Amino acid sequence: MLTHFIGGEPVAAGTAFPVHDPMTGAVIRQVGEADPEVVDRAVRAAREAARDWAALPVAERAGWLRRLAEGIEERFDDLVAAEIADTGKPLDQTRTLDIPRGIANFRAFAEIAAHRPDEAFHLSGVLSYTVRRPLGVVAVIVPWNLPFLLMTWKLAPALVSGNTVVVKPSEHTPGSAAVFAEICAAAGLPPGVVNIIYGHGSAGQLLVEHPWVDAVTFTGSTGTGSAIMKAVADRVKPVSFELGGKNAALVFEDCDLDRAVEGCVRSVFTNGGQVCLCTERLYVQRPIFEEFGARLAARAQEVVPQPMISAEHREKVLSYYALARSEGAKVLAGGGTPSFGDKRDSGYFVDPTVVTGLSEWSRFNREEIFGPVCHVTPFDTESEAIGLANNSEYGLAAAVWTGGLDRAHRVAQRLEAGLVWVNTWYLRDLRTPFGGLRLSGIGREGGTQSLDFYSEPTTITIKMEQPDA
Ligand SMILES: NC(=O)C1=CN([C@@H]2O[C@H](COP(=O)(O)OP(=O)(O)OC[C@H]3O[C@@H](n4cnc5c(N)ncnc54)[C@H](O)[C@@H]3O)[C@@H](O)[C@H]2O)C=CC1
Ligand SMILES: O=C(O)/C=C/C=C(\O)C(=O)O
Repeated sequence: MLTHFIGGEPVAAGTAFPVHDPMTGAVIRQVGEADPEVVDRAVRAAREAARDWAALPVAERAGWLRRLAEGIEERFDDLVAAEIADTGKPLDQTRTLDIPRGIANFRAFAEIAAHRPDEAFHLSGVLSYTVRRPLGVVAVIVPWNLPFLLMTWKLAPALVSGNTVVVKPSEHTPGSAAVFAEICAAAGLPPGVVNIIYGHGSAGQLLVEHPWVDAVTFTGSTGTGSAIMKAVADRVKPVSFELGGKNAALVFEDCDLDRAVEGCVRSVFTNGGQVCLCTERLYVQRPIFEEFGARLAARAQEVVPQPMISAEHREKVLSYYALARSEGAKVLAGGGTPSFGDKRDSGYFVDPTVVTGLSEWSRFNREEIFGPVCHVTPFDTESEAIGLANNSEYGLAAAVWTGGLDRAHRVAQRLEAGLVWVNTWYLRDLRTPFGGLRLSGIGREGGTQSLDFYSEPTTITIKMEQPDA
C-alpha cells in the first residue's frame, strides 16, 4: 500500500482505496485514505519545520530546489512510469512535457527567487523598503490531468519563498508524488518541509480547513474551488485558484490553414482534451469554414485516443456527446467510443469528436467538458468573433490564428482571457502570469506572481533626521 510521507518518514495509515489504470480499468495500486489524524500529523510536521526553513537565506532554499531538480533527473524513468501507470498518457508526452516541466519548475523558481530585488522608495528623508516573509504552511491540492507538472509548479515557488507544504495529489494519480517523496528523502530535505498525504476530496477538505494551514493553492474544477473557498472563509485564508475553462480559438480566413488545422488538433486533443487550456469552442471565418471543419474532422479520426482518467469522467464526457445530439448538433467526427479488440476495451476511452450546428447558448457550448471534443461555429466579422469568444462565464485561455499582424494584436488585446496565444498554443514561459478570469480562477501564478502569492510583504519605513544646517 502507498504510504503517506510525513516529517520525512513513510506513514502507513488509513483505509485502503484502489487506483485504476485508465488504459485497462485494472487496479494497479492500493492507497491509504488520509483521515483526520493523518491530516493533523502532516500539518503539525509542516508547522514544526516552518521556522527553520523560513530562516534559511533564499539562496540556500534555491540550492535545495536545484538539488530536487537533480533528484528528479536521477529518478526520471521511475517518474515517467508512475505517471503513465496512473494516467495512461503517451510515453512521448510524458518524457517531453510532464516530467521535464517538473525539473524546469524547480530550476526556474530557484533563479527567479534568487535574483528578485526587494523594493525601496526614498522620498524627502523617508526611506521605505519592503521585505517579504513566507505565509507558513501551504496546502497544495493537485488534480489528475498533469499531476507532476502541476504539483511541482506550486511546490517550487512555495518552498523557495520559505513555506513548508502539505500536498494532496488527486486520488486518481498518487504515483508520481510517491516517487517525489522518495526524492525528497534521498536528497536529505529537512523533515517536514514537504509532506504528502493521499485521499479523496474529503481528505483535501480536512487539509484546507485545518487551523494551522495558512494558505491554499488549488488547480481543478470550479465547483471544487468554490467548495474550498467556503471551507476557508471563516479563517480568511489566502487562496490561489486555477480552475476550469471553456476556451475559444478564432480562425481567420487570412491564416496559414495547414498550421491552423494542426494547431487546433493539438489544442483540442492533447492529453485527451484533459488540460484546462484545451480548446472546446472553435470559431472559423465563413469563407474557410467548410474546408476547415472537414480537415479538422479528418484529422480527429487519425488522432490516437487517450483514455479519460476514470470511468466516471468517461461517463461525463459521453453524456456531453449525447447532449450534443439531443441539442441538435451535427457530428463531423467521432461521437462514440473506440473499439480496440484488446485489453483497452475495458479502459476509459472516448472518440476524439468534432461537432457543429449548436447555438452559443446550448449547454454543450457553455459548460466545461474536459474531453477530446470541440464545437465549430462560423463567423463573418472580426468583432462578431471577439463577441462570440468572450461570451463565456470562463476566461482562461484563447488562441488566434491569423496572418495579419495588426489583427493579431487587435484581437488578442480584446479577448477576455488570462492567456492568449497567436498562431500557436500552449507555449509557456514560466516567468509570465498564468491564470484566468471569472469562473476560471482567482489570482495568477508564474514568475514573481507566484512568489507574491506565497509570501506577505512587510513595509519598513525609516525617517532620517536631517543635520542642522
Ligand atoms: N484544471 C482544470 O481545469 C481541471 C478541471 N477538472 C474538471 O473537474 C471535473 C471533476 O474532476 P475531479 O477529479 O473531481 O476534479 P476536482 O477539482 O474535484 O479535484 C481536484 C483535486 O481537488 C481535490 N478535492 C476535491 N474536493 C475537494 C474539497 N472539497 N476540498 C479540497 N480538495 C478537494 C481532489 O481530491 C483532487 O485532488 C472534471 O470532469 C473536469 O471537468 C478536473 C481537473 C482539472
Ligand atoms: O502550467 C502549465 O503549463 C499547465 C497548466 C495546466 C493546468 O493548470 C490544467 O490543465 O489544469
